[in-house]
Amino acid sequence: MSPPGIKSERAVRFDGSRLAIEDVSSLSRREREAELGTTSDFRQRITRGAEFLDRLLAEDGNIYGVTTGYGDSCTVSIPPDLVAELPHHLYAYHGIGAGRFLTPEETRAVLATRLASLTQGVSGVGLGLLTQLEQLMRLDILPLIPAEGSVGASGDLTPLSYVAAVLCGEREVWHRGEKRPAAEVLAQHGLKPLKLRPKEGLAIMNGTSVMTALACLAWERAEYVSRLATRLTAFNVVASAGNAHHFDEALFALKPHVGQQRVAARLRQDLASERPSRNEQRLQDRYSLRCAPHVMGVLEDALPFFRAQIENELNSANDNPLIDPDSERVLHGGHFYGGHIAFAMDGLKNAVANVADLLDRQLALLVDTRYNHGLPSNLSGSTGPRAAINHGLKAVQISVSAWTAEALKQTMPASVFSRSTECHNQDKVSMGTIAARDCLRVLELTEQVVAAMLIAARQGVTLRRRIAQETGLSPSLASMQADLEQRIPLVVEDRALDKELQVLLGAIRAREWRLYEA
Ligand SMILES: N[C@@H](Cc1ccc(O)cc1)C(=O)O
Repeated sequence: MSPPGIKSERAVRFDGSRLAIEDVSSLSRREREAELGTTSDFRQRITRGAEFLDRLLAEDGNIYGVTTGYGDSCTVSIPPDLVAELPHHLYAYHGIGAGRFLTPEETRAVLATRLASLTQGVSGVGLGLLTQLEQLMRLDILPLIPAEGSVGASGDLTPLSYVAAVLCGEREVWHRGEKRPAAEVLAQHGLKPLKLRPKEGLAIMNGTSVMTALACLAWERAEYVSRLATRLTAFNVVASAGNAHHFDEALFALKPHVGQQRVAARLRQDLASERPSRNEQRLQDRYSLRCAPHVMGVLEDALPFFRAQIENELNSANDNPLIDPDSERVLHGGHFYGGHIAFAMDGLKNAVANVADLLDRQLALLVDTRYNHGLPSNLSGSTGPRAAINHGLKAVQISVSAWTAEALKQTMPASVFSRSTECHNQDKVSMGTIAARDCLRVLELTEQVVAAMLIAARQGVTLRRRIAQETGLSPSLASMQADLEQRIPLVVEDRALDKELQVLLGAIRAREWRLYEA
């Protein structure tokens, strides 16, 4: 069954109909293709907006960002003969991004997210601009977008200036694995550089599309981390001879958090075997096992809430001013303010980092003979005289501690660091793009923890079976253990595990294990 939101057709249609996170993420992986709405209703609506704007201009209307300077400079009137040049100035002076470049996946998600906003049909842009954006996506011409320099209200002005510039044949792109001048690549495909119409610079840049695109990708990764962490917890209960009864259905019926109940149900499914594990010496496990549903349940319960916020932003008109082609009104406001995404990303990174910490605590118990109920120190697979020189997963645990600490350190909320900027026009801002970047970094570190835990789980279960042959595995754990045994040779003699870790990370990102799907 496809996750909710996944449509079966290959094209993702941009015509103002509602999009899901999965539409953006599948476009980011080039599994599907972007298609601009083709109906005459849609096209006429777009054209009406642009024509209304033209008429207003001809009638000497005073429109922010069209006949005025930008932001706090809105008190500056633009002489009519310079109005046409104004949009090009907007992306020119915002060419001050820095830091890493967004990855190709992230960049595709940004293009999709911006197109989703502009095709709401209230930005006053022409069909030419929408078509050029669609072409960038179809031909995979990816603006090089520096990740840093957005305060996340006034939208993602600076990073989106790189999209605007490329549409106009300026700055640089990634195309077929090469970094090249945008002008050259547009020419190669017979695309003419855009000449922006009045307001089109603002329409491209004055919105939340970078943070929202990153949020879509982060949400999907977090959702998979949640499933994997649940599976790993089940493995760790078995490996450490823990108690399956902590996840009892009647017990969880008494605490009605739906996501938490879902985690407990998944653990019950994974731990259901003819010989459910029960530690006779220790009736209650330590919290990292016993309270695992209470930690992962926070993430599970938060995910649907965050999905709603992210998808509302994705399906919003988030620039300013908005041009309503039906009522023929110009609406001046602040929809470029990314407060919801900022909050979602600050919250998501917190919930995900807590899962990394949970797994780190589980590993700390597994490698330590004082807590692991009979397993060898550091989960070493080596026996006999050679056991003395082998160190098992000692360094794996140290790395997991480092990655967890770094993930936890990233959880400082970004949204509370608003600062007044741009001559106090932007005196309260969201910092949503910083929150989204933090969240992706937390996910990267947490996925490393998860990859290491896959090694530990495979090792721990094998070693438990050495000492307790009767250890029963449920069908789901048995088949995943068999899969992991294929991927990860048992660690007996010390060896470098970094390459294996990278392969596992690739498998995590490709969602190679189907977990708890109906
Ligand atoms: N987001 C601002 C516009 C703006 C654009 C560019 C800037 O450099 C500054 C502000 C507004 O709509 O009010």
